[in-house]
Amino acid sequence: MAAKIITYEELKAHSSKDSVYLLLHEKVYDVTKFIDEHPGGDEVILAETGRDATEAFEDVGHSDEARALLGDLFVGEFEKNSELKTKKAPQSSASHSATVNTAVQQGSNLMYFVPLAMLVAYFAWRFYSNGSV
Ligand code: HEM
Repeated sequence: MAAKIITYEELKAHSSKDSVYLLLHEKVYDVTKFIDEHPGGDEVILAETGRDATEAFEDVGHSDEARALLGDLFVGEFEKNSELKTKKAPQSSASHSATVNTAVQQGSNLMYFVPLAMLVAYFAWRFYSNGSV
């Protein structure tokens, strides 16, 4: 079954202690019941509502146990084209950076290839000029 799609409006609508949604890694979690049990307190979570909480969540370096809790809290996928841009770059700029990366990669290959080719050419020249003298 396809996951429910949560819009930015829906995410924002769940920003009070009565109902709290968190956006992490483009997925939305209902943390309403969990918030009182959170070892880091409720304030830090409430401060991350209505926005992408991924960075704050990752900065803490949450344990695997903490990540495992997310499974039960999952509500749905965050709408890709929603007003709020999540950390992950949108499709177009992702492929743009892939192109840039490839170009950089090719550039660094060239960096090795050119001096190597010159070295080979030098030795070839040495070899042939010695032979002819
Ligand atoms: C649904 C989302 C979250 C879950 C399931 C969760 C779960 C946990 C758990 C289990 C711990 C105990 C340490 C560990 O196992 O890593 C913890 C600690 C902590 N969490 Fe979260 N957390 C969530 C979101 C957040 C967010 C958005 C923040 C914002 C900054 C945050 C801040 C902290 C802090 C500061 C601690 C350290 C508390 C301490 O050791 O004094 N957490 N969290």
